[in-house]
Amino acid sequence: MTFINKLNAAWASNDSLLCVGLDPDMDKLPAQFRNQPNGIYEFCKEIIDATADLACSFKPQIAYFAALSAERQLEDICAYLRDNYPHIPLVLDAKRGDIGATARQYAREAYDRYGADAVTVNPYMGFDSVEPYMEWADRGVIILCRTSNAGGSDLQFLDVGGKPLYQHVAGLVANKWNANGQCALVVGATFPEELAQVRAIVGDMPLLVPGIGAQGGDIAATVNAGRTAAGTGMMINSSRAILYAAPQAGEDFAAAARRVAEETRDAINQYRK
Ligand SMILES: O=C(O)c1cc(=O)[nH]c(=O)n1[C@@H]1O[C@H](COP(=O)(O)O)[C@@H](O)[C@H]1O
Repeated sequence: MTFINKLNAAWASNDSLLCVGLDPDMDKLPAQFRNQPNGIYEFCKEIIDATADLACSFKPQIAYFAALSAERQLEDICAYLRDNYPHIPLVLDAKRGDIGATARQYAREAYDRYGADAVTVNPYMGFDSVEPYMEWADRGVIILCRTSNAGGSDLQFLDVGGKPLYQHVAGLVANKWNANGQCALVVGATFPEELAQVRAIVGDMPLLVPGIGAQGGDIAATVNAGRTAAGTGMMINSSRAILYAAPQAGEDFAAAARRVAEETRDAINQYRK
């Protein structure tokens, strides 16, 4: 099954556009996992089990693992997801951006080593930095377009022939690079007007939309701007707000994560139709 088909199925089966981001920051983990040999894996496993029926995708961010030489735990988390929740797309957030033969190694890492269904890629070096990923025709290539951070405007808003660069990227991907139908774009929830512009350019192409939760993006504005006619089309990511949700009386961290994930999924669903 292709990434896009799997994503379509997960949107429907879990009635969810919520992507649960796995950004395990050692300083923020509950005490029982901190500085334990397999602590990152155990923490993520509990988060996954607590939220899997609420999510349309999981998105581990590779830097949180690589910085601590914890790639082995990332491998194990990816294997756990594939074995136990094979119907939920696994997006590796790596934002790779190299070219040609080197990009091919990054593609091997994402798709073969970690078994990801899709990977985030930076298009700054052009098509030959994206093309190598397309050799894996059943996987997704999620290209940065209008990122959620304020500094994204430094380049993405530059005027290129009468339109901002992010719109040029959206058109390029939709009209030229996406010949095999395996591309998606990253557009931040912090910029709903730009999200609407991108949706108008790319038709039903899936969008990875980070920026709700800890970054403060407005859910109603995000869904209204980015949904397709079918009421889908987005993986709306939240990481810290779910991973480090403050437990209420009687809850542990996983129950708190589930509560916030469910509230977020339901808040998103309110605006889908
Ligand atoms: O590609 C991404 O996932 C991404 C793109 C973007 O424009 N903004 C953005 O925040 N992200 C990632 O999405 C996650 C957001 O985390 P929270 O702000 O904790 O919800 C982090 O892993 C970021 O690296």
